Parts: sequence; C-alpha cells; structure tokens
Amino acid sequence: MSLPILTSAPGKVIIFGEHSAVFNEPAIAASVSSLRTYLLVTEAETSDIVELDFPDIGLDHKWSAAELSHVSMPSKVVAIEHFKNLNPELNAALEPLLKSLHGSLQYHAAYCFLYLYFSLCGTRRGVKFTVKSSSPIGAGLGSSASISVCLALAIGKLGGHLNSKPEKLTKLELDFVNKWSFIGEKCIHGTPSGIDNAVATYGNAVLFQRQANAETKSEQILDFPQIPMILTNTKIPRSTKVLVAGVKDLITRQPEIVSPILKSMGQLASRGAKILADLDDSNYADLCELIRINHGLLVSLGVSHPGLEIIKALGDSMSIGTTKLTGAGGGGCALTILNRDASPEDVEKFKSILENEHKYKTYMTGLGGPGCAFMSSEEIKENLPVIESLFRKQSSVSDLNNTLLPGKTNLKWVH
Ligand SMILES: Nc1ncnc2c1ncn2[C@@H]1O[C@H](COP(=O)(O)OP(=O)(O)O)[C@@H](O)[C@H]1O
Ligand SMILES: C[C@@](O)(CCOP(=O)(O)O)CC(=O)O
Ligand SMILES: [Mg+2]
Repeated sequence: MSLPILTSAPGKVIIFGEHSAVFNEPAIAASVSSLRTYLLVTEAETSDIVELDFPDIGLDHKWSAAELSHVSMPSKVVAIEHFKNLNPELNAALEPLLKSLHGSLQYHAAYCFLYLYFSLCGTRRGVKFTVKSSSPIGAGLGSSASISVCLALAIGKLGGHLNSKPEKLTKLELDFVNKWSFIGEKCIHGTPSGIDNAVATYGNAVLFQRQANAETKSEQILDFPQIPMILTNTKIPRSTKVLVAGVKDLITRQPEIVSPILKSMGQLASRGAKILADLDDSNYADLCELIRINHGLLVSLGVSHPGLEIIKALGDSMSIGTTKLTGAGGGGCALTILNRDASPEDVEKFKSILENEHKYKTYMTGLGGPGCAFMSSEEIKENLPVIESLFRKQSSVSDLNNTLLPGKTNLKWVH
C-alpha cells in the first residue's frame, strides 16, 4: 500500500478476569469507544532512515540505513513461530538499535515497533511512524495492545500482507493483525494473555480464553450492555510487565493457595458473561456482587494499590456503586459500576472528590465500539494538512477525537 497510511485501534476495559486470563482462565473485556490510538505512516525526510515519532512518551528516534542493515528479516512470516518464544536471533540483533533509548516506556514501544517492522517489512526505508493516543498510557486501559494493533495493521499493509480488499478488512486480515499484535504485546509485557489485542483488533466485547496450546478462543459479545460506569485513572504509574511477573512469582511461591483464586476468577467471568448477556433490574445486583468479589481476589494477588482503594472506599461509603481495579492494577484505573438508583448529584460529587481532592481523572465513556481500522491513502491525502496537524506534539485528546474518532467524524475509516 502506498503512503501515507493511517491506522487506529481502541483501548479496552477488562470487566472480569485480568491476571487470571494470563493463566488460561476465561475473561471479559470491552473496547472503549472514545479512547483510541492513531498511527500515521508518512515518507521520512530522507529516503535512507526509519523514524519513530511517539510524542506521548517523548520518543523521537531515527535509525540510519547503516544501523538497520545489521538486522536481517526472519525467513518466514509465520506468526505462530513467534508465539511461544520471540525469535532469539531477532531479539539479539535488535539490542544495539535499542540501547540509547531511555526508560521502559520508550524501550518497549521501540522494541515492539522494531520486532514487527523486521518481521513484516524489514527492507523498507524512508518511512516515519507517528503515534498519538487519546487513551492514557500505562493505566490499565490497554494502550500497549492498541499501539501493537495499529503497528501490526500499518506494517502488515506496508509489507504487502493486508491489501486484499480496499473497502474492508477481511476476517483473515483481522486474524493476521490479532496474531501479530499479540507478538507486539509480548515485546511490551512478556506474557500477555491476548485479551487486550483481541478486543483492540475485533472491537465490541469478547469472552476470551487462552488455551494451553497457546491458541486462543474468543467469543464476540456484540450487544454488550451499556453499563453505567465511571472509569477513574489514579495516574499512579505502574507497569503491566512487572505486575504480571509478580503474580507469576506468587503462584510459584504459593501454588495451592493462588491456583484456586485464579480458578475462582475464571468462574466469575463465566458467570458474569451469562449475566451480561441478559442484564436487567433482576440480576444487576448479581453483576455488582461479582465485580466486588473480583476486586477482592485481585487485592489478594497483591495487585491493588492504596490509591485504587481510595476510589473503592469512596464509592462504598457514598453507596454509589461497586468498584474494581481494571487492567494490571498497581495504580492506573478502576471502574465503578453505578447503582441503579445513584443520583446524578451523587455521581457528580463522587467525580468531583476524585478529581479535585485526589487529582485523579474520571471518564464516562461508552463500551463496545469498533475495533481496528485504516484510512485509504486517497482519504488521507485529501485531508492531509488537518491530519498532520493532529500528530504534532501539542494537539490535545479532544482535537484527536473531534477529527479522527471513527463513526463520529466525516472522515471515512475502513474496518
Ligand atoms: N501512544 C503511545 N505512544 C508510545 N508508546 C505507547 C503508546 N501507548 C502505549 N505505548 C507503549 O505501551 C506501554 C504501556 O503498556 P502497559 O504497561 O501494558 O499499560 P497499558 O496497556 O495499560 O496502557 C508503554 O510502555 C509504551 O511502550
Ligand atoms: C493483567 C492483564 O490481564 C491485563 C493487562 O492490561 P493492561 O496492560 O494493564 O491494560 C495481562 C493480560 O491479560 O495480558
Ligand atoms: Mg497493556
């Protein structure tokens, strides 16, 4: 596909089953309509470099043709070979390209990019990749999966793997994006379950389960109910990679105790899926009860944080709803499912205390929007000045959403 290329993918909220999903238990997640990542691929200033411009994490890096020439492409483009273990030769070859990057945010984003780039289109030079996200990064809302999906889709197109139909992404193409974005997630956090990239690829909501043979089973939930919910970002930084590794350690130390907890979380997701398929006044309290139990089990795994407990304690003491951390925890976000009778005044008060006293950020966003998408080069070219201005450092989340949010603007996205 010719340049420019523009891709997008949503963030997600895990309703039930974070962490246990990594250990092959069922889990439920929904895409978040208004929190998305956008990737623009354009010609670089010179024809012999590859440039990353990721302003959200302060990364602007160029690799010269000479540096890139030391890495050879893996011989076959078969995702399954990278599934269990990332290719050790490719990893070793990428190390010198990554050594000047600062901190884990930049390192992991660049590693994910380079791994997909060399696996899917490693000889192409003279390209610049610019990423902007309206989703908070490292907050439990799946920004790592949404950037991985944007990269897998754009690089898949650049490498000629995904150009079968100009007017739609076929099921096979979506499966390709899902597989390669899982590999991108592996670069970012080691042992992902695959639920986040599945939701970011296919959209809507999924009941997901990883299988022992590394395959995944995901059932689309098309009519996901709009549960009245507040998402609160504590802005406390944390890393999914570290938290997932911590749970793995705990299992190794306390297998008899922790395995039943993970099983229980899987049961919560299965039971939750049945309730969500038929949610009404009669079972709403059951849903809230499952949410409360799931949070308690996550606390027992050691992945909560005092900052998340503030949200839970406030929600409980105001009797406004039921709170559970979402994503990897350790900071980041919690969701509060509002009681049916929560008054608008109380909801406002709850949000205002969190925002003003604790400096948290709250969101009320719809769940279950579209998955990954791309824009045709003709559509991009017609709107290039506007689109390029959005990818500059100073553009805001609302600028991005006002102009690019699929389904909400006049620009045509292909799904
Ligand atoms: N907009 C973005 N720009 C650059 N890197 C990003 C962006 N969004 C996500 N990332 C990458 O994803 C990582 C965060 O992933 P993770 O710890 O799994 O948190 P989460 O997925 O909950 O946001 C960051 O370290 C960064 O490498
Ligand atoms: C903890 C986990 O279940 C979810 C992580 O989500 P996030 O990166 O915190 O958005 C890990 C996974 O399922 O890959
Ligand atoms: Mg993540």
